[in-house]
Amino acid sequence: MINTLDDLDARGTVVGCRVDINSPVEDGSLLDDSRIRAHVGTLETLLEADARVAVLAHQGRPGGGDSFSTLEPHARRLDTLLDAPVGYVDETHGKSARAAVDALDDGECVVLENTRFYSEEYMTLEPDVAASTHLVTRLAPVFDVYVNDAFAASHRSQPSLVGFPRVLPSYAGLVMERELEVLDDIATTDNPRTYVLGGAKVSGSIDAARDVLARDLADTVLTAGVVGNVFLAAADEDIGKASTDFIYERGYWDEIERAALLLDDYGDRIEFPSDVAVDRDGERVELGLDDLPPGDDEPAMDVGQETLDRYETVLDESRTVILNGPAGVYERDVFATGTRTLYRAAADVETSIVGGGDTASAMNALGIDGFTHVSTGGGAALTLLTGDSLVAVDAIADAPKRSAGD
Ligand SMILES: Nc1ncnc2c1ncn2[C@@H]1O[C@H](COP(=O)(O)OP(=O)(O)O)[C@@H](O)[C@H]1O
Ligand SMILES: O=C(OP(=O)(O)O)[C@H](O)COP(=O)(O)O
Repeated sequence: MINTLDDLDARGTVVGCRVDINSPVEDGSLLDDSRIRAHVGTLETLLEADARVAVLAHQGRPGGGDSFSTLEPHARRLDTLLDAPVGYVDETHGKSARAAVDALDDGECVVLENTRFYSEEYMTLEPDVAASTHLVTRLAPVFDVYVNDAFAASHRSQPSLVGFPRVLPSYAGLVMERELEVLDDIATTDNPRTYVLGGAKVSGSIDAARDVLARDLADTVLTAGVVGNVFLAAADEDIGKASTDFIYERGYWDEIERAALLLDDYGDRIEFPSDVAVDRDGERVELGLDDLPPGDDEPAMDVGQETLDRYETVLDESRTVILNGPAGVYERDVFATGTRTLYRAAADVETSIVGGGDTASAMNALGIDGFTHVSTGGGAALTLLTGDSLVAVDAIADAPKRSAGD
């Protein structure tokens, strides 16, 4: 059992509230605000209880291009979504950040700068070490309690997620509470159970696939997106120079070998694309396996129709589907076909659980709904659905309790 907001008397309390508002960003603009809206309930609950709230969050990954950016647009967006005034400070734990927290009145909120602008936050650290980072040692003294609502990042053992609970009374926010409630029950859903693994986080998807196959949680794993391309390469198909370079540039080269080992062990339960849609001078051109490789500058940006027909048949027969990641570059209309088709088929399954930042953006962009549960987290949901616990949730459970006089 972990403490939740029901256990917190927040009036006049300075709350460090970790949220996950990591969103698609291009040229400094937010492309989707669903993750920001997801935390409105938790923040409103705290602010209406007259807490003083300092919001902590990350955005993107170092080296991750446009998406590794400031939280200023997020703060502006939050200001329009919340009744209370929302400030922003362009530091995370420096003097001006701490002064901004100290200056809060009851019922006011400030967004601190992207936690990953500081290298410590992008390391995987044991909770005790995380508690000794600059972020935690500087901010913990200005917080009274810590609330973690960042379910989508709760598989990361990073300072803002596991460090504060070593030193502060800690609580799960409403998003965290709801996600744990729904996802903890997955092993009890009906078979056949299908996992659809798309998107670009290849390493996490391969880990998840191995786990769910080994534990018989998955009857079938359908692969798509970059994950599907890696499995195609693992099956010795020549996906062409452009897609191969992409995998190499992302640092996923070793994943081809890991995918091949997975195919050796569980090939009868893993499906990979039998055709792909490549970008030929901006046009969608579908190529079967016999037509591979594509031209040197023709990346595989989506799965093809034959693959979609096969995958739809599997989904039609499934009673539970767990889906993470788009099937292709859904941001471009011509390559959104795979994502649209698979998401629609998944939404028709008796129990459908989907998760991931881009997955939610794709659903919104393509106007698809009707899922049993839309998780705010991709990797976190997959971690939980493999039966593993989440480090940041374990940290809340182990946190010191607040004494009556505090
Ligand atoms: N074939 C592909 N080639 C390049 N990028 C792809 C391909 N398929 C999907 N993507 C990209 O994957 C990204 C989403 O992946 P990911 O972050 O893993 O999803 P989520 O956030 O839902 O977990 C999107 O930006 C999408 O354009
Ligand atoms: O977007 C996120 O994960 P997700 O895409 O797996 O849902 C979270 O914000 C965690 O980000 P990270 O995977 O860079 O640690």
